[in-house]
Amino acid sequence: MRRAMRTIAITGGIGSGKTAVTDYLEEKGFPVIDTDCMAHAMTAPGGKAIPYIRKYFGEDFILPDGSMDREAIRNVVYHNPEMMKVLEKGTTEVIVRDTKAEIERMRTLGAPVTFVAIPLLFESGSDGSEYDGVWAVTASEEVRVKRVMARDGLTEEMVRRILKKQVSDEVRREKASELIDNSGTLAELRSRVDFLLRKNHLIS
Ligand SMILES: CC(C)(COP(=O)(O)OP(=O)(O)OC[C@H]1O[C@@H](n2cnc3c(N)ncnc32)[C@H](O)[C@@H]1O)[C@@H](O)C(=O)NCCC(=O)NCCS
Ligand SMILES: Nc1ncnc2c1ncn2[C@@H]1O[C@H](COP(=O)(O)OP(=O)(O)OP(=O)(O)O)[C@@H](O)[C@H]1O
Repeated sequence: MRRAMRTIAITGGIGSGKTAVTDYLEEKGFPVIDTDCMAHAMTAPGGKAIPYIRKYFGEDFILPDGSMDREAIRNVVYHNPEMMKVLEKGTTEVIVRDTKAEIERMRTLGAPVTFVAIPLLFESGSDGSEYDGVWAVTASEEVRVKRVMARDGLTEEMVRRILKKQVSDEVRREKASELIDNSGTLAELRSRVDFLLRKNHLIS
């Protein structure tokens, strides 16, 4: 008899290292559904959220190449909670639906486990119980702010504004089934992931 597919969510705050974890899992051959990628794809040129952005935000929020102007949107939604709700209605809700469909597709393909990267799992009101496990990536705010400023060229003020919209690592620690501390080196991060894969009998 074929065993049921397990689903493991990977969550964590901005700049915690979710992508570093999922890149490593993919390198090891595990399937990963990345909701951040979905969010970026749907707001890229020709993306399925573009008509919605055009309708509810206006032409000024679309770049000449047809993609969503992320900087312009960021400057609105992180200052205006109502507009954040409007954005989320046209993006996050679609992502939640598409993620469910993608999980079902992996199930029919017979995958033993599928990892699902969901930055805003706990923020979206879920307690994670729809997944067989939730692995939360953590690192101090200071470390995360520095990493995101270096990666994206955002100001410290903007990174802290984004951080304030997310749950704290205390909440993640309480709700997750496993923690992946990423305050150290990438080698240390990988060895923690290996440990969890072994613990969950996903590698020998
Ligand atoms: C607000 C937007 C335009 C900012 O774009 P930007 O390029 O600056 O950031 P990016 O998408 O790469 O995300 C960076 C970090 O911000 C976090 N973040 C994204 N949206 C939110 C939000 N609504 N509240 C808090 N944090 C958020 C992400 O978790 C990530 O850690 C963009 O994040 C967006 O379209 N958000 C709404 C849809 C979405 O991404 N939902 C995620 C579903 S899991
Ligand atoms: N252990 C580490 N040591 C040094 N740099 C790291 C480490 N882990 C991640 N980074 C770097 O920090 C930045 C943030 O990491 P990453 O993109 O994996 O985080 P994320 O959680 O996916 O971020 P976001 O939520 O913003 O999408 C990246 O530039 C990454 O290369």
